[in-house]
Amino acid sequence: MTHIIPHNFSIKKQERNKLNKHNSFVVWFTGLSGSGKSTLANALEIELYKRSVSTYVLDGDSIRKGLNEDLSFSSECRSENIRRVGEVAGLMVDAGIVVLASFVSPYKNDRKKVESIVGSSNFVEVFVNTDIEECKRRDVKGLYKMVKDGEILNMTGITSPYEAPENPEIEIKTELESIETSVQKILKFISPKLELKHE
Ligand SMILES: Nc1ncnc2c1ncn2[C@@H]1O[C@H](COP(=O)(O)OS(=O)(=O)O)[C@@H](OP(=O)(O)O)[C@H]1O
Ligand SMILES: Nc1ncnc2c1ncn2[C@@H]1O[C@H](COP(=O)(O)OP(=O)(O)O)[C@@H](O)[C@H]1O
Repeated sequence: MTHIIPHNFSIKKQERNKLNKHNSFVVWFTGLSGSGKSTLANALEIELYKRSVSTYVLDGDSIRKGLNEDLSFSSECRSENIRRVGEVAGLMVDAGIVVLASFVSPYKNDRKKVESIVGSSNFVEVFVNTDIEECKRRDVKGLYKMVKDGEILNMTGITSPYEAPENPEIEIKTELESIETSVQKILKFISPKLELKHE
């Protein structure tokens, strides 16, 4: 483990960004289950696709079905889940892709860790701020009913903590703004970041 010296490959992020004609970074959506993370990531990806931006969505449910199928919802496993996703996101940014990551990611320290893995300038935190009562009303996947029936323990926002971001780059209040308005707000913030600096 201690004697690992990575090879210095010639083609780096900068070259891949030039090829794609845009910068690459992570847009990290955090919020309660049902807050609107996946919906917004999907709508944002559609807009970026129209603008010929190379994107990929990393989403909690799909990652937990594959790469992280060994992890539960204990605080330790959630942290490990986010650490692994941070590493994958970092590789994808290096590969020239704009990563849209949609994870509950309830712990501040875990999100900070992702920021340090991918680099602060490559990390845009989007707090999808939806009240727990509204998430319960939406109950997109029937999980909140299952919590009520005692079938799910450790539910974020009810029996497991959610640490809200203090200084997110973007905050979305989904009860007050439409999906379209929110996407335009994110696009406005990230558009300058996408542009390559002329040499
Ligand atoms: N106990 C508990 N708490 C929160 N969420 C739960 C739980 N059990 C299952 N689910 C479902 O798993 C999705 C969240 O996975 P994440 O990988 O994003 O969670 S975490 O970041 O590791 O906390 C989450 O997806 P979203 O609804 O898209 O957020 C749920 O569908
Ligand atoms: N302004 C909004 N932004 C995002 N989602 C919204 C909004 N208003 C209502 N919704 C609805 O809330 C639900 C959010 O579900 P989802 O995107 O799966 O949340 P999450 O990924 O955070 O669990 C969807 O049914 C979506 O249509």
